[in-house]
Amino acid sequence: MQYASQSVAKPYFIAALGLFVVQILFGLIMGTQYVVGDFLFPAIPFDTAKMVHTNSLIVWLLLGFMGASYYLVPEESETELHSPKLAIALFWIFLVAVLLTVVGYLTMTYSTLAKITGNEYWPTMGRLYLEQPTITKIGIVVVALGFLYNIGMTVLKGRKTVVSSVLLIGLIGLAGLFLFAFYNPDNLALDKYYWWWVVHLWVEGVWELIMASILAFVLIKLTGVDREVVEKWLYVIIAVTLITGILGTGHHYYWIGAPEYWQWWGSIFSALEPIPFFMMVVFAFNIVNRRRRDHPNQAATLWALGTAVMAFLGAGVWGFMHTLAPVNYYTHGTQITAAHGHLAFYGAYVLVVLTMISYAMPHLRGQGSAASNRAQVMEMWSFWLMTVSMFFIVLFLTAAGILQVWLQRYGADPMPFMQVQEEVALFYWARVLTGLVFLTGLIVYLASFFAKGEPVTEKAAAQAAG
Ligand code: HEM
Ligand code: HEM
Ligand SMILES: [Fe+2]
Repeated sequence: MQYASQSVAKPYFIAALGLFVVQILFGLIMGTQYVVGDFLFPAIPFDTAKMVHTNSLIVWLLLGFMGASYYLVPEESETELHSPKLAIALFWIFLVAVLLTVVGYLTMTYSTLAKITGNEYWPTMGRLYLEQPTITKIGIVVVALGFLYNIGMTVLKGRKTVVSSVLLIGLIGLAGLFLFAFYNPDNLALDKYYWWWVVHLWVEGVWELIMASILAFVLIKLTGVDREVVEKWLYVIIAVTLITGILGTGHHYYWIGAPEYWQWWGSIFSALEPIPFFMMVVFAFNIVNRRRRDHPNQAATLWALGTAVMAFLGAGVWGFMHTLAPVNYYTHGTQITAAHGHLAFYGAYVLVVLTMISYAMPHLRGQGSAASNRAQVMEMWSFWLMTVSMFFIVLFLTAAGILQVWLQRYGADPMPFMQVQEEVALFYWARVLTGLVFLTGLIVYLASFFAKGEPVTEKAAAQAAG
């Protein structure tokens, strides 16, 4: 570790991984409820499980982004973090708020939670991904402001790089767009219209900047390729991201009561959104091929390349599949949506956070540049177990989705929703079983941190590469 204050990243990463486990357990509970309707009823109803699954996903990714920033920014800025104490204090505030919220979700009905947290005075609850009580949301804003202040001051006092600037723009966008979570108009069309400013403009806008800058940072470190090369890529990637992603929001405006022209604007611009994801694939492989050194952390290289490829598949290919208005007319809100949501979130954001953790953890744990050979082999196993099982989960959901559209929405004699669900139950069974493989991969990942053995050194890596 080059700067002592980078160590604040460690609790963020550990908490992120803890919530990742929670997320997957609740995914498995829901997956089981899909096929055994009263599984764990009434203790954990489906809607509660879904809330815990999606909210813990978002929160652990945010913890991951914050940890990544605290690790990356001092090194890029060539200076200690402005205030390590603030970073640690915000960590605990955030963690306690999150845990209290999850306990609230699990121990009372949602309406009770809304009541005791005063939702009636400032109603913001009840919308997918934004279910948090209003006071939790306020807490998130406070933590975000303190975080941005800390990171911003560090960037300002140190060396300015393109990587840290892109990251900072992404983080400011993330915090700024979250403010739309506080705007909850009674008119359902307006509500949905602005809801997407958080949900879509996050994952297909500002989060992509965060992803690109983290990838750029890790790739520079792993390969020793000149910064100038990486920066040129970054400029083009973020420009194309914003040009396509902002108007691409229109692909959510087709059927919510927004003006009809969105069917054109949404289709055209969102159809171009795969381009920046494709560029990230070319970028990542290009940089790795030009490498000037063989870094001892081979596992981190695998995670980085995997991120680019899986993000392109999940967001680019599976996104494109249903983004044109005439297609979306049939597929809207089916299992095809869920298939895409899983592969895109996993490929882009789960993997980019794991890339950063894989790169940073050996430094944070005092092992030098890399963990032991054995630990890295376990990490690579976990990469393949999780990635292949997620891909299969997505294939099953896609198959279920295609059948669903066919039976329920196409043709002269459409079947009722629940009857169709029974027709596709086999795929839901397959999802649960494959989900267990995913969980196994996650356990292997966590176990890799406890693997014994001598860390791989720079010298050993260079010798092994010849
Ligand atoms: C890192 C891995 C995962 C990610 C990123 C993820 C992400 C998501 C997201 C974003 C949603 C909301 C989708 C929507 O409303 O369209 C969701 C819902 C869901 N997830 Fe996951 N998930 C993961 C793993 C799993 C696993 C392993 C399972 C079970 C085997 C699972 C089962 C479910 C179920 C059943 C739903 C609810 C779908 C519905 O409402 O019909 N997820 N997940
Ligand atoms: C990493 C980036 C992305 C992530 C994490 C992501 C995630 C998601 C999620 C979770 C949903 C479900 C939202 C809901 O209704 O609850 C969704 C919907 C959608 N996404 Fe993405 N997405 C990404 C990129 C893209 C891209 C690049 C495209 C187009 C090329 C796209 C096209 C769509 C469309 C058309 C829908 C609406 C589906 C419907 O009508 O039901 N997404 N996305
Ligand atoms: Fe979108």
